[in-house]
Amino acid sequence: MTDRPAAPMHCNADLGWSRYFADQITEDEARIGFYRITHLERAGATGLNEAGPVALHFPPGLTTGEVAVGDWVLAQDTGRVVRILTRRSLLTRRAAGPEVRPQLIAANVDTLFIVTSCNADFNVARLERYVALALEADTTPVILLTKTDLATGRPAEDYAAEAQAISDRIEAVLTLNSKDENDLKRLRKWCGAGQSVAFIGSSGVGKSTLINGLTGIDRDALRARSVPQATGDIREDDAKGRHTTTARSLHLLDGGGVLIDMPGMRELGLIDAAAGINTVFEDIVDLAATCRFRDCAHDGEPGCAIGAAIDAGALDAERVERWRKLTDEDNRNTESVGEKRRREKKLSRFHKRVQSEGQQGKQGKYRR
Ligand SMILES: Nc1nc2c(ncn2[C@@H]2O[C@H](COP(=O)(O)OP(=O)(O)OP(=O)(O)O)[C@@H](O)[C@H]2O)c(=O)[nH]1
Ligand SMILES: [Zn+2]
Repeated sequence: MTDRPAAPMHCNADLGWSRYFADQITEDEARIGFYRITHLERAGATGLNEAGPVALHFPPGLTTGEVAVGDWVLAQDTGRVVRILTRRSLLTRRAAGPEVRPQLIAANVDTLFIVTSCNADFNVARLERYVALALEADTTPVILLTKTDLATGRPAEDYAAEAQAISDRIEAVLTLNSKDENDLKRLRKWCGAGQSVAFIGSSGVGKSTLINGLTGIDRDALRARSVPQATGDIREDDAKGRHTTTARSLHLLDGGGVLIDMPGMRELGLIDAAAGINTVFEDIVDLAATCRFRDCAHDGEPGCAIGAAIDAGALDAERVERWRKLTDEDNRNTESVGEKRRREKKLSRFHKRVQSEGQQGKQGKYRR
């Protein structure tokens, strides 16, 4: 384990500040501070910008649950948060536990590294779930298949081909040994200045090893280090009643990007993720639209295009079953999602559209 010194202080652009956010603030607002959330605490948060970390607190009406690590917020000199800037991306899951509610995982992540290994952990259904989550969140999925050095039975390339076949929206599938420095270098492409990355995957697949390798320090030490924060990590029970420290946190990478550490993501229930699921299963969704009955349950009805495709050997029945399961789960959970979140999603799409339309020539009012 190398013990490199802490990464040097970064500028706002290194931290992920971009025109997308600059365009959202008025000239008056530009006089107050804006910060990227690095840690959440019970009643506040730690924010960071090029001047360093500050303790932030939320105004009445804004709770910790509505803010995510990775968010950009405007805040007064007193540390009182004024508002959260519209997110470029937002990872959300169904919160662990019996109550159905969405839980924000991380905001403004550019690349989500989905980690699994070339062994029994490899599971297409789980990968489809993660990819749907990534696409729903507007992050770019990159799949990392670890433990190539331990792969027995099947060559690593087989796993990679199966993973890539899940969706052409997966930017890359890499096979690697998480302990090999040369393999780690292949991740740097997504970890440059201004880029935000996060890792997700089951326990034991190598996330800590990868994160340690990228940052050069121990993951536990990483949590303790980062930037000074108030005490009071958020603890919660997972499905099996275990207490887990699930504090998510943002860290600076040597190359100028940031890593959002999201420990304890054992359960990943989808909620309000129809767009992500439909993208992963695009071909099935298109086919379903051509069934004779609009409300076809694809369960032996006459004129069912999905049944016909399965019979013709053009569609994998197991994949259809996985699509159905994910969709059912999402539908069940989504009923509880409030109107507020829907509005936020719409607003974020609007900002993105305005920005891409204004790309030719027009400069933002305020830039740093
Ligand atoms: N041989 C080999 N061992 C690996 C590889 N990746 C991870 N390991 C080992 O697998 C074990 C688990 O790796 P971790 O990095 O702790 O896995 P994790 O995903 O962080 O697990 P959690 O912290 O439980 O979420 C460790 O003993 C690692 O050294 C790999 O590519 N090859
Ligand atoms: Zn049908």
